[in-house]
Amino acid sequence: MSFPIELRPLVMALAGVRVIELAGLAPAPFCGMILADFGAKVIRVDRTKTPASLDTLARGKQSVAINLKTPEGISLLKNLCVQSDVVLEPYRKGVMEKLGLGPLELLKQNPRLIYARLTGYGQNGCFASAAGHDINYVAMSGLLSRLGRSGEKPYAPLNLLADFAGGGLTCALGIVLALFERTKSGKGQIIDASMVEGAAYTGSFVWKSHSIGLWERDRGQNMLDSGAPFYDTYRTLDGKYIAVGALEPQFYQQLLKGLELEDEELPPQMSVSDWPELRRIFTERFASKTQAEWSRIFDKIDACTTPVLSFDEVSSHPHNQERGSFMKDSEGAECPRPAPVLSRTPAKPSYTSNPSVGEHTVEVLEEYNFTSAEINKLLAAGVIECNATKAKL
Ligand SMILES: CCCCCCCCCCCC[C@H](C)C(=O)SCCNC(=O)CCNC(=O)[C@H](O)C(C)(C)COP(=O)(O)OP(=O)(O)OC[C@H]1O[C@@H](n2cnc3c(N)ncnc32)[C@H](O)[C@@H]1OP(=O)(O)O
Repeated sequence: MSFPIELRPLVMALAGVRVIELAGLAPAPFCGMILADFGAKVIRVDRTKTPASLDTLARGKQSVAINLKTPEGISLLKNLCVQSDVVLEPYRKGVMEKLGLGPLELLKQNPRLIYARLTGYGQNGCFASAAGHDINYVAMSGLLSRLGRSGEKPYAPLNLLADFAGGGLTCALGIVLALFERTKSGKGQIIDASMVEGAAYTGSFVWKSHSIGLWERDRGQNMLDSGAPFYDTYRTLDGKYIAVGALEPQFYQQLLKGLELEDEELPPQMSVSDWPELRRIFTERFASKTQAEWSRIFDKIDACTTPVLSFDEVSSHPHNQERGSFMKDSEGAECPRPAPVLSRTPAKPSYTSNPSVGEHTVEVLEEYNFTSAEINKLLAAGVIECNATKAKL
């Protein structure tokens, strides 16, 4: 049967892809959530005897609880992995090999398998086995040295750069690239996703734009790192903030227009030695009106000047509202909708609540062709846990 284009049933971009995600802290759960949002079947492997999962990025995933400190648990996980398309593991280097679940072993059994290893430091190098968190990885990437205000110590921008941009998102890109390549070669591969390298790669512009003089001065004294008064935030009369990104002369002129300042009476925009004075003038001017008053002025002109919205305000801003950029999750809490938007096969995030630990153990094992007798034996031996009933109460 053929449908007119707009009525054709939508198939999500990653429909049919099976992912085994070993439960981790933040980067791997984000990677798994992206894959699930775009249609993959993502099965999170949790520990047994865990009261609750800390995974807040679990929408659309299923949970199986397996005790990997038992030979049966290891063999069960191996079985799930080799029948899947992707394994996503977030452990310290060597943990999977110790379990006999390293990539060489699994790829031998399933040469189409894509084995993604999401770590801080990668699979080799003298830090490969060291523990760490986002701030350490951003520090090791070189980027942290560039982040922060003049005269202040380096400042990590939440745990966004390594855990999420350089970690979960970059790893998801690696997985999608490997899936795409597999359509041609029929072969899987190993992805060594280091958050240090992912963060550094995200920051390529900072390296490459040295040559155009963007980062000649110390931290916090350059055009894009809060050094320039026309690329900064300003406090308004009501204690809120405005973000100014008026770099190019034409937008800078519009900024001055909005602020009712005369260019001739000010130091030149690009006179670095005058930036403190220019900042003083802008600071004083922005402090004279509320954020809403400034927004009414700047919404109408091309000055690259916008309100700094709080989480409570973003979804009701008319622009975000028109695009539906934010959605409500299963608990009614606001969160960003998946990005980017694909015209024919957009993401469809799940609106069901996050899975509880072991909620889908039996369901998943049945799907992977385990018999009821095998499942009951594993349950009785404490190798797996099933909390499906608890989850429904
Ligand atoms: C009061 C407590 C505060 C806790 C805060 C909680 C709030 C969380 C908020 C999110 C914070 C996010 C922060 C900022 C981050 O940066 S997260 C990124 C962390 N880094 C990484 O993910 C890089 C790669 N991973 C690692 O380097 C390490 O896993 C780690 C994060 C340093 C943790 O190290 P460690 O706890 O020693 O674990 P690993 O060496 O990886 O070994 C894991 C052990 O667990 C075992 N395991 C796994 N699954 C199962 C299972 N189902 N059943 C039984 N056992 C299981 C593995 O076999 C392994 O055991 P063993 O080899 O140690 O014996």
